[in-house]
Amino acid sequence: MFRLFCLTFFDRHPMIRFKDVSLSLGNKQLLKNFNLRIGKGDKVLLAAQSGSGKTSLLRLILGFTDPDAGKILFNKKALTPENTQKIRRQIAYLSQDVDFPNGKVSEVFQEIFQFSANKHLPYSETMLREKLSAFDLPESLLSKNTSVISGGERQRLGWILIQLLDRPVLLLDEPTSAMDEKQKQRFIDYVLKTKKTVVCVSHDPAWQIPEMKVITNFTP
Ligand SMILES: Nc1ncnc2c1ncn2[C@@H]1O[C@H](COP(=O)(O)OP(=O)(O)OP(=O)(O)O)[C@@H](O)[C@H]1O
Repeated sequence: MFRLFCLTFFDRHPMIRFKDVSLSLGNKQLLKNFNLRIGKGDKVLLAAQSGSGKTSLLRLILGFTDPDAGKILFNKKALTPENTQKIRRQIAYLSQDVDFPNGKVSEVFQEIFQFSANKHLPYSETMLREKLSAFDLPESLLSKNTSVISGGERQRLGWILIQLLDRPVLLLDEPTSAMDEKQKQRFIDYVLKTKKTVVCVSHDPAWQIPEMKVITNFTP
């Protein structure tokens, strides 16, 4: 009975919450008194039209952009300059162009797992090799520079990275745009199976499935 009460009580608090958020960029009002509650484990699809502010909404969650009005709360705490760093450590962000730092793939991955935020995670080149094979990527990719790999390879490498980082929240910006149908379906299946909280931006109808809470408009 007590447990039931706790679950019901805590379920009322979303993991990520937009509370009356307004945002303008340039001369364009993107969000106006926008409210959204994203619960732990929810799968949200941002499918509003191009230029409506989907990427900007992800950037608000990461604290890269500040709202003009309103608040963004993460586990009930409003985002502030003091806590954004800590909050970002709970988020894996796959940006639209999956911009890896410049360098050899093997070295870039090595470096990422030496950051203080990631040092505690198990990582080895053997693990990376196993992932490459599971994702139909050749081992020769390890010695290539990140600046010369193809868009599809880049997206799959990004997908490998977010799996290895194992963070509770995934923010995905057009994560499957350069994948073939088989890879795309595998990615969607992974998102549906994971217990993580996922906010995904995509125009692709393949993402418009009942398990996703679809948002097509940010202004009232
Ligand atoms: N720093 C900025 N300064 C001025 N305008 C900006 C800035 N960043 C984004 N914008 C504009 O804000 C609007 C929303 O951009 P955003 O990238 O969030 O849209 P989007 O919905 O993700 O678009 P798309 O689906 O085409 O990727 C666009 O018109 C964009 O040009």
